[in-house]
Amino acid sequence: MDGVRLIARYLGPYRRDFLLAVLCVAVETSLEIFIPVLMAYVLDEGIMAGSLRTVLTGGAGMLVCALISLGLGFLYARFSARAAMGLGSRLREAEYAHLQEFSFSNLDDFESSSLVTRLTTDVTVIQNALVSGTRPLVRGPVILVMGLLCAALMSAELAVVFFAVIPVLAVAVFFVVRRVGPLYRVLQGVMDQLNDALQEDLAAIRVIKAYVREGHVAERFAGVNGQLASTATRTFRTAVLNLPIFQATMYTSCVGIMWLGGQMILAGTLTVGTFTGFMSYVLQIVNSLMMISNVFLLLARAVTSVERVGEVLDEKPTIASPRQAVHEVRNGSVSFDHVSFKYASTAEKNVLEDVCLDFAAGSTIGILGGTGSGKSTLVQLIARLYDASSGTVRVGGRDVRDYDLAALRDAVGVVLQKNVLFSGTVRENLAWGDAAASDADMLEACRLACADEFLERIGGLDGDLGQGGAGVSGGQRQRLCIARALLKRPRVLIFDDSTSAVDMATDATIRANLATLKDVTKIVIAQRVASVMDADKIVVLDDGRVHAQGTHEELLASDPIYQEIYESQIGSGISGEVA
Ligand SMILES: Nc1ncnc2c1ncn2[C@@H]1O[C@H](COP(=O)(O)OP(=O)(O)OP(=O)(O)O)[C@@H](O)[C@H]1O
Repeated sequence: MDGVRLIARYLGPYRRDFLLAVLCVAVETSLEIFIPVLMAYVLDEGIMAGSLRTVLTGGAGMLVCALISLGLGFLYARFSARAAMGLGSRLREAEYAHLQEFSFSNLDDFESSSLVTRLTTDVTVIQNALVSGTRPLVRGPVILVMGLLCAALMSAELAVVFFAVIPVLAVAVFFVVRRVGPLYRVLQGVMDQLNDALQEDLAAIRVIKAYVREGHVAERFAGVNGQLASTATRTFRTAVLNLPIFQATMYTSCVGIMWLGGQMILAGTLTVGTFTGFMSYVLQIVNSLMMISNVFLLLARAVTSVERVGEVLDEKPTIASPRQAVHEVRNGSVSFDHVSFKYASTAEKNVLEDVCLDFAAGSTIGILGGTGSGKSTLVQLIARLYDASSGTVRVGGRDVRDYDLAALRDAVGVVLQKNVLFSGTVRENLAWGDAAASDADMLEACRLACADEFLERIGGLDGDLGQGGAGVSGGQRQRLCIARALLKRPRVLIFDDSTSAVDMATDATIRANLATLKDVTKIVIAQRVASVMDADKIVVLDDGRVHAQGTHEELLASDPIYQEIYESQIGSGISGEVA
């Protein structure tokens, strides 16, 4: 029922086309039903009675019915195609728009490959069901009811055969559909896995080649592909079972009716014309039953897809702007007040535990800690990419949950660990930071991020970055991402290991340039102590807790973890990574 409501809702302006399509089929079908009546009339009153006039008028009537049916068939194709394609487009648009509202934790709930299938294959299944299903869905029941009615009017005794056969068919269809419905869900799930493997392999094609792992990934792909083939075979093997069941039933009822009809003609209780007309109904009724069963199978698959699309559309964004949102972030101060966090509510252990921190506006903060200590998680709470599980994160003295999301994220620039550039020119990519930025603004941001050094080499602001920014090196990509974040002119700038691929000298220049942005709070996650040594405050995280905080000198004097990191990197003269 929810599925029907969803389809009705997203048909929107195409509801009219859909209803017209239904009307066309209903009228077309009724005319077809009327043709055997005319046929019986032509045979009995025309041919048998030797009246040419009756043959001609009856024949003309049949021709008119057939021509109108043909016209309605064309109109149906037009209306149903428009409704189905419109529905598909609106569903994809709605899913896509809703996806943009997803928070990081919503995205954690869905595999991206599954989202791709839900936006493409599932929508296509629904479209196909509408185009190919509406006609038989309307025709089947109309032909069945009217055919049974006309057949019973022609000969009640002969029609009895149907009343014996229909319940048998209904039970058979019920069992086939009940078995096949869940199989379709499994099938779509395996389709997700295939997409997943394909996407990952294509995204990592360079790594695969570098590690000469083509054989390994081909084997993995073959495994998923084989699973898809076997699941599809199992599903469709069950689905086609209804065909032999129907044929057996159809031929049995035909034989029964011929035997009964023959007896009645011999006994003089039935005319040949009536019997011929009746046989047309037999074929129509059996065809209608076949149509209905096929529609059930088609719908069983479409229902699965509607449910999967519905799951995306019904997913509540876990993070949204409050009603009376604050639009202005007063300054770049950041504080964590007894903040704890875990990614899944069911997880046993918190990723961040009772974190209390205060960063003054305009200060430079360094964050150090071992792999998995919670550094990225901590900074993601500032831009509300995730919400704290308990405690309060404040920016500019206000709870981040009070702000309008767009205003908060404009004020908090994050250069994520996994930097992403898009296909297009440098200018188009930088415009993500500020769509209204002038060339001079962009060049200044590039200068601060030390991206000016290579800008000319890649064709200046008009240089094309290639697909997904593949045309620049790792270090160049990081610098362009920093320039992009700078263009937002945020109050808080977060660098999550954003200069890891940049050489030490350039890293130092970028830091010196950023230090000139006096009213911007700079939070730098780094693996290199050298990158944070000059910070106003350095926070050392250990297993999700604040282990220590202070200036370089304070920590070097008092904190064993900091001393160890410093010793391993600077003391020994190596610029290695945090253990
Ligand atoms: N999306 C996620 N879902 C579930 N767990 C996650 C997710 N992201 C990170 N974690 C877990 O949270 C913990 C902290 O991860 P986080 O990325 O914050 O560490 P980090 O200190 O930034 O590490 P690194 O220096 O390697 O980047 C890790 O144990 C990690 O496995």
